[in-house]
Amino acid sequence: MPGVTERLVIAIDGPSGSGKSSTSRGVAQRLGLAYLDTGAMYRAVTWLALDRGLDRTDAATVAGTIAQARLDVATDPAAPTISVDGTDVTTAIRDPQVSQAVSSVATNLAVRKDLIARQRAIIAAAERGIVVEGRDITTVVAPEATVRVLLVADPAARVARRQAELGNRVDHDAVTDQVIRRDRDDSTVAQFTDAAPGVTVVDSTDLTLDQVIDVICGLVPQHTGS
Ligand SMILES: Nc1ncnc2c1ncn2[C@@H]1O[C@H](COP(=O)(O)OP(=O)(O)O)[C@@H](O)[C@H]1O
Ligand SMILES: Nc1ccn([C@H]2C[C@H](O)[C@@H](COP(=O)(O)OP(=O)(O)O)O2)c(=O)n1
Repeated sequence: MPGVTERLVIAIDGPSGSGKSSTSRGVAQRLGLAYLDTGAMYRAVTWLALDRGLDRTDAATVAGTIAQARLDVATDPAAPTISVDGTDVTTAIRDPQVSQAVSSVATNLAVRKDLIARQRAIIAAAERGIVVEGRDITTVVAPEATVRVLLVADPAARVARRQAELGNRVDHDAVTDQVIRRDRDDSTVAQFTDAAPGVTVVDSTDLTLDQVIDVICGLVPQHTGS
């Protein structure tokens, strides 16, 4: 296809807590690539819907409001940030209220269409290549990516990792909801429970973060690992 360059695009999908964000940042830093957390984009527009007090069952109003919003996404893996209409929401999007509400916005198909177009524009602008993580990157956003990975881990490991990350701020039931219920809701609009043809499954349950980064870097054609 004309215009396609040799830029390296690495697509990583997987359920909550499988290690997508930490692994993707590590791979991007090691290979000198940009990094895009598409989940942060869904979280940022959810933050906007909550901030505006929108009725999230009113899909058209939610999508219309989000379509008008400016999203600025910094793709430096050492300092990924995201702003909505000039407000830096990098920290706010990790609040439990956003985690609890995000699936209701991410399952809005008009919102998905909008964000997928923005994600493709960010990928196209990444001159040195990019690592992109989410739920539908290997299948919908960038199925042509050079490396396509489905990162998985046992549910118990994923809940334990998230609990360790959130500490006592969030009780075990809420963490389980954030991981297991959210995956169930999210999987109604994105297929990330089984690998699509050509997608490599990497199971991080018994691997350290460095080991997972090694495995994914090893999938890059002609990469020496150094
Ligand atoms: N291979 C691994 N082994 C142990 N803990 C991990 C591993 N990968 C990631 N983690 C930890 O698990 C938690 C969730 O990881 P994260 O990258 O946010 O997952 P995701 O983006 O898939 O939800 C983080 O605290 C992270 O440090
Ligand atoms: N490409 C994507 C990325 C995320 N989402 C949805 C699914 C998740 O519930 C939210 C937030 O994603 P995020 O990757 O931050 O989720 P984690 O908390 O890391 O598990 O967005 C999506 O539907 N499609």
